[in-house]
Amino acid sequence: MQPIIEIRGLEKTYASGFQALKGVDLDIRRGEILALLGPNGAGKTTLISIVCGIVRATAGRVTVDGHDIQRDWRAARSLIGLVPQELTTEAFESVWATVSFSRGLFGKPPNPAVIERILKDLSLWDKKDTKVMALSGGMKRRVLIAKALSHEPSILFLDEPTAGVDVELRRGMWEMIGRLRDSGVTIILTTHYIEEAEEMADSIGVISGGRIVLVEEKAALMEKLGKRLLTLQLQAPLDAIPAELADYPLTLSDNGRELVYRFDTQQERTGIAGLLRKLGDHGITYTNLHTQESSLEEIFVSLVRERA
Ligand SMILES: Nc1ncnc2c1ncn2[C@@H]1O[C@H](COP(=O)(O)OP(=O)(O)OP(=O)(O)O)[C@@H](O)[C@H]1O
Repeated sequence: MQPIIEIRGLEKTYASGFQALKGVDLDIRRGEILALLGPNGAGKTTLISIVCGIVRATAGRVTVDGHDIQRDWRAARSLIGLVPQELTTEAFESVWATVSFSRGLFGKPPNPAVIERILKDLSLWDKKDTKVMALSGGMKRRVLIAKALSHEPSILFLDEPTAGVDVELRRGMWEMIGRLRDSGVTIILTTHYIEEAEEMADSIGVISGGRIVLVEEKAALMEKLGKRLLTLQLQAPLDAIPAELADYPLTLSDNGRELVYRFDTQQERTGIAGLLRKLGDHGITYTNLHTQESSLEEIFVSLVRERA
């Protein structure tokens, strides 16, 4: 199936001379949740802003469901909803008015039934007559999402949707975003919370220094780059790792009681059997052993560090 968004050779140099994007190629599949991860200043917001028509690219090409974002910007833009990072809303308007107005901006005829459904989905229905300024931060954020959905886009961009949102509300937002995806909306979100990407995303894109470092299905990424740790609780503490075991990537805990072996999940032969045999040969006995997989966070940190 043709990707819903195709990005080719995208570059952006700001007026200051700073090159924020250095040739980005990215395909976004229809109906998926793609999480864009990257350190501060990596270019996430710049990338989103270009696709949404807010910032102009210096070079490259973007199509949204086949529509070129420059030549055919109106059609491209009408397919997209954007939830920006900053909380900016018309404070003096009611929730109903501000969301209805957003729909009108896209030239769509009024449709109270659509607005009602969106507000109900976002648990804002009982606040429909409340002025936006009287809402809590979390509710204001949901109003922004309602505005972005008001013209029934098939693609939703969320720039750090849960920044500064408490843990409980964050869970609620994740569920809501999951429901949106189930209804067929393609979702691209940026986040600093790796846990958020781990929980929700179908694919993970990592951007660093204006370049896409990697895009991969989450499950494949965890499988491919994940490392496993085997921890052995030693019967008697060691002062140092014996020289005969120097070939193995082992670390010894400070108290000498834990020996940790790191291995790739990809490798067919993990070498564990050999290691355990060698330990036995050297009279090193253990009382317990367990394995543990690395989290997406560890994978991400090592990726960004590697390419820095
Ligand atoms: N209007 C601008 N003029 C000059 N430089 C800019 C402008 N906007 C962004 N930049 C620079 O471009 C780089 C990328 O910024 P961008 O906001 O895209 O990063 P980001 O990945 O979204 O970061 P964050 O996670 O902090 O939101 C940064 O170094 C930023 O300072």
